[in-house]
Amino acid sequence: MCASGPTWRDSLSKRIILDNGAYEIKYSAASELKPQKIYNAVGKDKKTRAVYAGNKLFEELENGHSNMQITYPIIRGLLHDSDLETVIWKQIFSKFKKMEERASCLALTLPPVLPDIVQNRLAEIVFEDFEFDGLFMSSTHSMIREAAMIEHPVNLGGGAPSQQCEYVVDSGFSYTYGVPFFNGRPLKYAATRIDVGGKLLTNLLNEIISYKEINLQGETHLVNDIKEQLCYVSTSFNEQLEICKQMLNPIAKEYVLPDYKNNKRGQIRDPVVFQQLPPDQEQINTNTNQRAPQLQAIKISNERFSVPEVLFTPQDIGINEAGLPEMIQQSVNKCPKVMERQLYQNIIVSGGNAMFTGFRDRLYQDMQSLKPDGSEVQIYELQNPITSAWKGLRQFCQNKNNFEEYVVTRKEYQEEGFRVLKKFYL
Ligand SMILES: Nc1ncnc2c1ncn2[C@@H]1O[C@H](COP(=O)(O)OP(=O)(O)OP(=O)(O)O)[C@@H](O)[C@H]1O
Repeated sequence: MCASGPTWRDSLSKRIILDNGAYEIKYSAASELKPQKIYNAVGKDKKTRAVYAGNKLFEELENGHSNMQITYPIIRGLLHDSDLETVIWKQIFSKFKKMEERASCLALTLPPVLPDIVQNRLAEIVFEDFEFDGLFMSSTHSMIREAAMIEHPVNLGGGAPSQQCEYVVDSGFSYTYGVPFFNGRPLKYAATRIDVGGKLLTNLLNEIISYKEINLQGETHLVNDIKEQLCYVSTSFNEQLEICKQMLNPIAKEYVLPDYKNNKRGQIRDPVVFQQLPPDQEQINTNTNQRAPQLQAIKISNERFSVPEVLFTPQDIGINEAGLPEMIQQSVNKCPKVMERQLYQNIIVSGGNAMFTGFRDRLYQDMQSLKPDGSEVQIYELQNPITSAWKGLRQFCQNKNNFEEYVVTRKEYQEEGFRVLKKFYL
């Protein structure tokens, strides 16, 4: 059966872009200017057993629905539960009113190194469950690189990255993955990853808060917000630790928990010294003598920088892996020596963890002692590290002259089977 009307070959609105992040899927049609986001998770209420998927789950969590068992279809970067992923993709595709899968093409990001079985399963879902007419697959890193090429990124030394050798770091939810590129091709044999990502950092912060302050197990959503609002990467770790020992510690902040009536989000404030008044349970600010409503607050001090520090020194919490700077060094060392200088000069960083204030500066600082003598380090940041892979994918789908050549059609898949997926050079 053939679709009538325009197809993905002539209409950008029929090229559907999906940056399939383990935390959030960023998606749109190639004709759209901004991506939409959907939480890539399913939650089950531990008491009622009610199930919430994608953004419905996100809404529930935002409204203070706790006690949920949350399951992610992607674990450690690999598709773990394809049925759950299908549930979430259904929500996405239902938003494109006139999409008609049989006339549309899906452009999808994947991790740079992936077992065939996972790639095959994804193609099966795309062609057999959803009946798309075309499929394009690429690694997140290739698309981040694509975005960096169009963006004129802000960088330490000025200029734009070379078009010949680049080193792309994606530090997202599940992991931190680095891939060197030569002439636009990823050198997979030199790709290196460490299993430290946003999920691990949030869980670590949760453990610390639950031990020191108040039990927030089962409130991961809240702890994630604390991390995103308050944590940063330090360029002087030991000095900052010393500052935290002072009586008047300028690093300490308080996160006032939301009451879900007046505030759906936690509020940040400087710590204030309160004096408890037992009878009416109100508090007096000793500085201003004013009454303040009693809201539960969590004090966060050195955790603000010691938690993201794990990206740089995972050994601190017993993870026997290199930190991000050494990961880059090890990976570059696997490449031909002639590429070395250019790779250090063209490090592109992306992914949610690159949103931490200080992330790029710290990486720049640590790379100084690892770079070969006489070479330079330049770190390029993307305008929006979270949506950069989506942006690169959109660029590719919109502007690649011969986009059709990069696509596997449903007909090809039916005739040749999984073998045809070898066409995708991730
Ligand atoms: N402002 C911020 N500061 C620090 N971390 C942030 C910020 N915003 C988002 N994050 C974190 O980034 C992570 C998500 O990043 P990203 O969207 O790159 O991952 P993903 O693409 O969904 O997952 P993956 O790369 O593992 O497939 C989450 O852990 C989130 O908490």
